[in-house]
Amino acid sequence: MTELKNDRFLRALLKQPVDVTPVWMMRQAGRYLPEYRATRAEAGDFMSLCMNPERACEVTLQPLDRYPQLDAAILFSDILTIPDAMGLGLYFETGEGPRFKKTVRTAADIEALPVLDTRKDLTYVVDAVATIRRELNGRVPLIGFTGSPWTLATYMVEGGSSKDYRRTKAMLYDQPEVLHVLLDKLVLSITDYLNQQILAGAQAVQIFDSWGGALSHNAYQEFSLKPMQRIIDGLIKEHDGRQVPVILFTKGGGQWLESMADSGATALGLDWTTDIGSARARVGNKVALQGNMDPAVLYAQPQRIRAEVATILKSYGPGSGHVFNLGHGVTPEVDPAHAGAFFEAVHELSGQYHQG
Ligand SMILES: Cc1c2[nH]c(c1CCC(=O)O)Cc1[nH]c(c(CCC(=O)O)c1C)Cc1[nH]c(c(CCC(=O)O)c1C)Cc1[nH]c(c(C)c1CCC(=O)O)C2
Repeated sequence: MTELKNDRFLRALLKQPVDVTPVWMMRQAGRYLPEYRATRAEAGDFMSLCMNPERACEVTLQPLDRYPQLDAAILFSDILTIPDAMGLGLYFETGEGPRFKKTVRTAADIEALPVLDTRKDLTYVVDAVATIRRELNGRVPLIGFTGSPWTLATYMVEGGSSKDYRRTKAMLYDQPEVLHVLLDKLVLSITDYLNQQILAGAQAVQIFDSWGGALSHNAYQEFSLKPMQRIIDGLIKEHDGRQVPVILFTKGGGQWLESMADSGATALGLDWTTDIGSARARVGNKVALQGNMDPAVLYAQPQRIRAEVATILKSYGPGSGHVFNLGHGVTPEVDPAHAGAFFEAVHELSGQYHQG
């Protein structure tokens, strides 16, 4: 295996000393970059990019080539590859987000769903991970990812994006045992999916629980956190002589950090509504933290971006255990120069918190 030249990101996740705070950005390969839009135009559409390992590798590396400060790469793919491989027929309607040709709304629909065998059913993802890892050649670590069972279930039941998760929540309250059958199939499929990404070369994994924050306190524990905990329990802990850290990101999960910290995750992703210093005090030594600048700060001028970075670094305070990121994905309208100012500010302003 090629030696890792920059391991700041992995070290921070394990709370080992670092020289500066590592930084990466959710959706760092995406529509705000002109080079991404050019490759996507050549490929035809988004899913063709994901399904072609060479193209997926090309766009994964684009932000790293533009921004030398980036301390991690993330697999270019989507969380909806799993429901697509289960036979739901994913497509993207311009301006409307993801849609499925089929939905799962009854016990019979859910019974008919397969548990996935990643190497067979999602070969293109495994191939993309292996290709990216080879082309990275040890520059920075590669992050693999999945959607959480609850988040994927909302797309499968609603048939696409939703404002209120009406049908999924009706199922949760009226037929919890039926929703649990769906979540169980997702837990098994996702555990294999992440393990195959790890075996193919992913050096850390992130679980995107994008819509966990829409649940009630009790429902979050039972229908989102528990299934994620089962996934974490089933993951390969160490590969190629290194621990494989797991980042758990529940958007809107700020009030549940204590129970999330008991899930077995290595780190928690925070959205921007939580003060990172208070979060650190609440989770103590159990987990590292990732986040958590409001993505909208990137609409402001570079000086203002720098000031927000400084505030978050100060709130986290001295010592390792912080991976800088946005609190959610970067938006397509952001000026690439502003993203650059963000990454620079993290490295330039964080050295003072890592002395001795
Ligand atoms: C809900 C969700 C999805 N996908 C994802 C989530 C969780 C988001 C979170 O909590 O941060 C996760 C995702 N989507 C993408 C990644 C790649 C990794 C990364 O760079 O972070 C990841 C981790 C690429 C993508 N996934 C998508 C794009 C844009 C594709 C394009 O139009 O080129 C990218 C770069 C498409 C996508 N895929 C999805 C949506 C809602 C969209 C946007 C549709 C639209 O705005 O038209 C489903």
